[in-house]
Amino acid sequence: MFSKFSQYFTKKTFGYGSLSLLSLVGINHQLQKSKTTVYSKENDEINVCVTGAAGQIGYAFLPLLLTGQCFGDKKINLRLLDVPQAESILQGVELELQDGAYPLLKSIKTGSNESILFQDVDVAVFIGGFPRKPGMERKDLLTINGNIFKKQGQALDTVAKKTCKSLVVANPANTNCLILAETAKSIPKQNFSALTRLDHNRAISQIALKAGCSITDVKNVIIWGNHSTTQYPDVNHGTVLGKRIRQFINDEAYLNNAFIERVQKRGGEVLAARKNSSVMSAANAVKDHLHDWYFGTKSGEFVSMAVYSDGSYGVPKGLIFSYPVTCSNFNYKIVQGLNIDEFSKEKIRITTEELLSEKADAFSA
Ligand SMILES: NC(=O)C1=CN([C@@H]2O[C@H](COP(=O)(O)OP(=O)(O)OC[C@H]3O[C@@H](n4cnc5c(N)ncnc54)[C@H](O)[C@@H]3O)[C@@H](O)[C@H]2O)C=CC1
Ligand SMILES: O=C([O-])CC(=O)C(=O)O
Repeated sequence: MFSKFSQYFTKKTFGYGSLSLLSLVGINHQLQKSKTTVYSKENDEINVCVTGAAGQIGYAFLPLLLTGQCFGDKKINLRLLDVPQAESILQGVELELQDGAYPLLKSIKTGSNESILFQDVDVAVFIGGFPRKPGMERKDLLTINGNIFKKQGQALDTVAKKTCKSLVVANPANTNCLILAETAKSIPKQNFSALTRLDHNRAISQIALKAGCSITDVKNVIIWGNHSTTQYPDVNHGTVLGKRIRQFINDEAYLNNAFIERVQKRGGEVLAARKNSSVMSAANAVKDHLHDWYFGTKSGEFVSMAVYSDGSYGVPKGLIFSYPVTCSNFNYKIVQGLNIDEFSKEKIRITTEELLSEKADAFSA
């Protein structure tokens, strides 16, 4: 469907700050320099590309990014990618970013050519694609959005830094991420992730509501598998105020049924109510995902990220699968050694089957 969007518009590099001409020179210099610079946390700048930047989640996410909520006080060279038809909206977003006077915003580059916008990126956030509408499942977006990821994967492979970290948000997020990772072969698989943090946050919130405690009292829930209605929100390893969730809530019927279903179908609940899919909560989850990946998770705590499966917990290798992970220094580790009961094994099997089927569809063409 997006093949008709083949005519790219090119766009200026916008030097941001009081000396825009000097900034412009600085940006070009930075781009040249960055080709040979290996990214490290000590650099004081970071090149971040957001795709789908003219869309709803992009609009809600950019202020979080530019107020240091993902990468602290790093100055940001921001690249905003969208389709040519969105040029005027993207220009409007750029105007508002200028008006925001964000101290962390070093430069802005906008356009629809991924080969330009992905050049030397450190972080790419893939929001661009169609959102689902009432009556659709997320996997119905595979054909439309999957094609975008083949093309963007090729560009990422060619021009991004080999250290580039990618987060895929556009649905079906896991399989789009797999397409991206398999296409951008020169970038390590460890650098790719898809967003299940929204589901994770939903699970925490539902438990806090049920327990009558605050969000920060709830730790270590897990989302296993796909960002879809087959995902498995698992409370078996989590705590409320240091006590096992199952003990604290003491309602097996709720935890094994209504809780799971509520989290699995929460996207649909929001869609039915808003007539549009989740935006504010999605942008917040993107922020949380990037923040924890970059700065690290707290000691003894884990979060959920969909990452390249390595065989852990019997999941076949080569899927983008949501696992419990710990993070440090912009790296993650899948939490090992959790005891998985029969109920959970079956739930994990169901979501694995769905991801295998999506993978087969995505790579059958
Ligand atoms: N993983 C998750 O937890 C969630 C994922 N989503 C997904 O995020 C995606 C974006 O949602 P919204 O921002 O609400 O949609 P939106 O329609 O407001 O924005 C999407 C933007 O992507 C752009 N786009 C389309 N094709 C593109 C391409 N080839 N390159 C760059 N940009 C392109 C569109 O022009 C549009 O500006 C959807 O696929 C939605 O289903 C939404 C909520 C949660
Ligand atoms: O459900 C949708 O289409 C949007 C989404 O991914 C979510 O809210 O989790």
